Amino acid sequence: MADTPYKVLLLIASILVTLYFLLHRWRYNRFANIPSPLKRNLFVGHLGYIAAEFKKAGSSTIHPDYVLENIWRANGCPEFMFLDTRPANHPLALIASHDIAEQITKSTKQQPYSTTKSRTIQEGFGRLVGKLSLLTQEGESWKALRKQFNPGFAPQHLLSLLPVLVCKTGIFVDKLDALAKSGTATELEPLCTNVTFDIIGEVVTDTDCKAQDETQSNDMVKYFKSLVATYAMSSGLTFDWLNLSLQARRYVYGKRLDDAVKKCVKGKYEDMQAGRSDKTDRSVLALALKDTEDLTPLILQSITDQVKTFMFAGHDTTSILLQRVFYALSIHPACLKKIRAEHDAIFGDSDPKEVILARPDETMKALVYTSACIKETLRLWPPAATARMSHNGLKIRTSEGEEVCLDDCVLYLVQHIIHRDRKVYGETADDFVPERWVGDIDTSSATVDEEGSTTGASKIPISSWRPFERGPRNCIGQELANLEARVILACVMRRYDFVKVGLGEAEIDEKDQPIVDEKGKYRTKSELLSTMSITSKPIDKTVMRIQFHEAAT
Ligand code: HEM
Repeated sequence: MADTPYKVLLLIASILVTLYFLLHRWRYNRFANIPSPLKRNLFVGHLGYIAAEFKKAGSSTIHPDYVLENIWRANGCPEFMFLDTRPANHPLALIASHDIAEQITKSTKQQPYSTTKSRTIQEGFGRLVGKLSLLTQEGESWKALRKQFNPGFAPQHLLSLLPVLVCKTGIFVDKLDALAKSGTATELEPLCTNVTFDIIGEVVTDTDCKAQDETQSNDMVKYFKSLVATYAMSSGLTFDWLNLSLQARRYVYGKRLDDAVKKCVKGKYEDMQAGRSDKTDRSVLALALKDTEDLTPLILQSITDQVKTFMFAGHDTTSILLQRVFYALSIHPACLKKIRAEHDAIFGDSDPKEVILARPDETMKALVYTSACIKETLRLWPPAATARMSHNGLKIRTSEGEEVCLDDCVLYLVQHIIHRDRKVYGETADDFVPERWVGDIDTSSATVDEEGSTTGASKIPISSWRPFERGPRNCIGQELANLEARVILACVMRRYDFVKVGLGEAEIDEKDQPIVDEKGKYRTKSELLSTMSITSKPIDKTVMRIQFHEAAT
């Protein structure tokens, strides 16, 4: 009996030693092959460095890209960097070189459809896009889906959508007119999100979602907005899965969204079965339902997930692009002058909407400087990114010829860093210089050299500009986004002056004029940083005052 306490102590000690041994192995052995300049803590890995950087930045709402960039810089800007973010998340390999990014996204013998997507996409915003989403499907089932939807994004078909784009832009312009008359500063985000939602609603479901008329907008718009709002400030590095109330809200809004989209899918299916729909309809929904005899629960769910994916991917990112380009042009007076001169030359005194409808192809091609502004905006403020994860021995090769296996890590291709690489973009890497793209405004991945060599007048390696990502899993909607942005800029830039208010506002001199710095940019009181809400969004929703441009009135 006297031995019992010792036995208990011995048992506790051996349990503790075993636990320590297991923890040690879990933390230090599994990814020991990947070099890392940072010391790992047994319990929290590298999370301490990340927390410290957020603290230094003085804000928990800034996009984690800024924090990762600071850690990466402090450690000598390596081509890739390992961060052990367990137990908050899967370990992370931060990819900072365009060359390594290309190795991950290109098609190989082993992975013909490129490296598989990271499971963090489904864990992160699976409720928004659904489990069967094109965004996360793999192998032959992904290929079949992509093939099904490609006709909806063919260049000639996209041009046939111009009347819809022009009509929705007309409503957007009416809204901006009202704001210009009122003189009140406003968040541009809802306006840009509503116009891009209206456009994608037509492209995907061939119906008017009325997102720009808040009193009449349909249930899909309402529930998308409620659900997206629950992702504000979810950085992917936080413990969201422990927040039960957040998870409950996501479940409820996710279910309502799913029901609203299913209703829309069933309506279209009935129309098609009854021969009430247009045979030339190439909306995403019509393409998905083509040849569907029996709308089984599984087929209904799959189509619902594709509709949700296209609706979300197709409006959120383009809205960010618009906000960023309006802001960039508002603080770069020389670029604003050039884009207006281009619009003067193309449209003269005519209404751009009429010219676009009368000569669609020719007008879109003529908007060269406008396209360069779009391309430069996407370089400096890429709205989206990709995260991959390999499980079958993927090895990356560094510029020094070293091969490293990155299996089971989230491979995060940090466009924010890749797009500002000084070796590629030189001294002006952080500056807004659309001129670097004139002569090479192509944003289509279909026409680019797979080896990532230089093309066009810019002589910039093709793989160094990847806002739509590259390889087989690149963005299917990139040309639609580009078309939307061109139409909207053509209708808006000569009509208004956008003036930033609050974050990122220009400094004013004693004569009430913005102060111009040595690079020709307005000096600003602060930087308009981004936050993470699934995608990378301006932190203040882009508060601006809109004024009629004098020359236009
Ligand atoms: C500025 C606008 C846009 C940006 C920056 C953007 C960015 C991206 C990126 C980076 C990916 C790759 C994601 C990954 O590899 O995980 C992607 C995929 C995708 N995008 Fe976009 N996108 C934009 C507009 C659009 C539009 C307008 C649509 C809808 C028509 C769309 C639909 C999709 C879809 C369905 C995928 C998945 C493709 C696949 O896996 O086959 N995107 N996008």
